[in-house]
Amino acid sequence: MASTSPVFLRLMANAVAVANHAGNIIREVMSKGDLGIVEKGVNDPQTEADRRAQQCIIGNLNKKFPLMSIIGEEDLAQETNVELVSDIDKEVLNLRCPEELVNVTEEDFVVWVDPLDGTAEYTAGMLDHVTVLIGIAHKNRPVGGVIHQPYYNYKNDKAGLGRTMWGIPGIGVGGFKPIPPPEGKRLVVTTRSHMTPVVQQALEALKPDEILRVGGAGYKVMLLMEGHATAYVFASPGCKKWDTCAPEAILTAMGGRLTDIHGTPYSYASTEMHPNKRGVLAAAKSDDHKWFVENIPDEVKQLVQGS
Ligand SMILES: Nc1ncnc2c1ncn2[C@@H]1O[C@H](COP(=O)(O)O)[C@@H](O)[C@H]1OP(=O)(O)O
Ligand SMILES: [Mg+2]
Ligand SMILES: [Mg+2]
Ligand SMILES: [Mg+2]
Repeated sequence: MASTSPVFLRLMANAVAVANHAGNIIREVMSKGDLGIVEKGVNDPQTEADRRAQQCIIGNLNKKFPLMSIIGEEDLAQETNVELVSDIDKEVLNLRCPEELVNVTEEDFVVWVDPLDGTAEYTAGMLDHVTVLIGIAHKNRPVGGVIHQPYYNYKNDKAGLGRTMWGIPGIGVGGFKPIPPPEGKRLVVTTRSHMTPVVQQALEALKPDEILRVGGAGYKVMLLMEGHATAYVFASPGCKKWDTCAPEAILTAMGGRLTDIHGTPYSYASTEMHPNKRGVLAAAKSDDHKWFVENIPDEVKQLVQGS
C-alpha cells in the first residue's frame, strides 16, 4: 500500500509521525530541566529542544525523501545518525490525494520546518503555546500542513497528552474540529513577546472587542481554527516562512486565509527569503479576512511594506 501511495500522501503521513516524535523530544528536554538556551538575537532564543527536534524532523524526512528541499529554522549542520522514526500515520496515508499532486515527485515539494514554535513561551513555562510546524509547498503555495501541540491537555491528568492537526486544501482537516468564531464580535490575536508601536497602532485602528496576546504563530492560528479568535494581526516583519506555511495550509483547508497585511499571499519557493517582511494577517473566514485587510490603516501598510 505505502509504496503505491502518491509521494504527497507518504510525505504528509511521515510528517505527522515525525512531528509526534519531535513532541516527545520537546517534553523530554523540558522534563530533564536543562534547556541549553542560546540567544540567537534580540528576543530570539534557541534551546536544546529546538535543536534536537529539528535534527529529528529533517534527518528523518531527508532519509525518506533525499531529493526534496527542506528548510528548517535552526542553522545546524545536519547529523547523519538521528534516531529513525519508523511509524507513519495510516489515516493520512489513506486519504484521497488532491488530483494535481498525484504524480508530483519529491524534487518538486519544498518543506518548511519550525521544530519548536513559541520558544520564548517554552522557556517561560507557557507550554500550551508551543507547537511543531511542518508545512509542505508545491509551486510556491502551501499544499499540506501539520501542527503538533506537545502539551495539549497538560493541565488535565486524565486526558491524553499532545495532539496533531493536519490540513490539505481541497481535501480537509483532521485532528481537531473546526469551530467558527463568535458572530458579531471582533476578537484579535497577536504577539505576546514581540510588541512594537506599529503592531499596537494597527490593533487600535481595528477597534477589537478583545485582544488576545499569545506566543507562537502556530498557536495563534490554532485559536482561529477552534473559534477562539476572529483574526491574527501582526503588522511587523518578525515571522518567517516556517512559521506560516503549515498554519496557512490548515487554515486554507478549512476555508480561511493567511496573507501579508496587504492581503497578498506569500510565496513558499525554496529560493524565497525567510522573513515574512510584510507582516501576517489571518482569519478562519475569508469574509473576515477581507474586512481586516480593508481596515488596516494605509499608514500602517506603508510602514510594513517589506522594503
Ligand atoms: N523578532 C522575532 N525574532 C525571531 N523570531 C520571531 C520574531 N517575531 C516572531 N518570531 C517567530 O514567530 C513566532 C510568532 O511570534 P510571536 O510569538 O511574537 O507572535 C515566534 O514564536 C517566533 O518563532 P519561534 O518561537 O519559532 O522562534
Ligand atoms: Mg526561534
Ligand atoms: Mg516559529
Ligand atoms: Mg522555532
